[in-house]
Amino acid sequence: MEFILEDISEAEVARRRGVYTPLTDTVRDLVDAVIRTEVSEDALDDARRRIAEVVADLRSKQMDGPYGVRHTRQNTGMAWGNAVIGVRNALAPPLDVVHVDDGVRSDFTLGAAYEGPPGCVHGGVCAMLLDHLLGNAASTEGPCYTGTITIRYLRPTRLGALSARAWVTERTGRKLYAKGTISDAEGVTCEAEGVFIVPRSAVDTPAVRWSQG
Ligand SMILES: CCCCCCCCCCCCCCCC(=O)SCCNC(=O)CCNC(=O)[C@H](O)C(C)(C)COP(=O)(O)OP(=O)(O)OC[C@H]1O[C@@H](n2cnc3c(N)ncnc32)[C@H](O)[C@@H]1OP(=O)(O)O
Repeated sequence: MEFILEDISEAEVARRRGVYTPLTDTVRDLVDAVIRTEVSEDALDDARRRIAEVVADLRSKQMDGPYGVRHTRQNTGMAWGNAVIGVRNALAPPLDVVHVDDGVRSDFTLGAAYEGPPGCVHGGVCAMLLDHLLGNAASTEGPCYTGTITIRYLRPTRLGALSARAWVTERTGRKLYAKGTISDAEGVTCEAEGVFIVPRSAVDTPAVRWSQG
């Protein structure tokens, strides 16, 4: 597992983000539209044909494997394929992670694509978002990996506007303990705690401002 250096300026990162974000947003909109559309079956077939043409265009030139986790010389993270924050990943909500005094936080909206129980967020999605946020809070001095995470679902998390936060509670050598929550307007819906480990092999990897993903 290697992090990839993208030898480009911060201005170029911003320019590329500006190019990909609208494309990814449109694909995300497509996913929501496919879930919720009620058009005729003929219209569906026509849509499928046109989407397949676009897919073929995009595949006419593409990288061999996944995007990878890239960073610039200034250590700005470009985890653009990431399942939670990826600028090029329409499956990511995406979370915009902000560093605050005691850790990280994020405000986001989850729509139809994240449904589990009726009208509510899939528990695995809550776990994924919390895993990322706790890991991000723990990664201030270098990348760390989830060792163990536990989620407690206090009540259903309704689809819609949500916020989440995470913070480190303790550090012992390469192990960082973190906690976090997801909340709706009425308060906390689920909480997590976990241990995140700076792997032996990554001790020398520079800290990257992952939240800029
Ligand atoms: C991160 C990459 C994506 C980046 C994306 C970009 C965005 C970046 C934002 C950052 C946010 C990331 C947030 C997402 C984070 C994931 O999703 S990471 C993916 C899920 N996790 C994994 O795949 C980890 C797989 N496991 C491993 O690679 C290795 O087992 C580990 C966890 C790195 C540990 O390996 P190691 O460095 O050889 O550790 P080792 O020396 O055996 O043990 C060190 C200590 O940790 C303890 N420990 C070891 N394993 C565990 C465990 N599973 N549970 C509890 N304790 C453990 C040991 O008991 C030991 O404790 P002490 O004896 O010192 O008290």
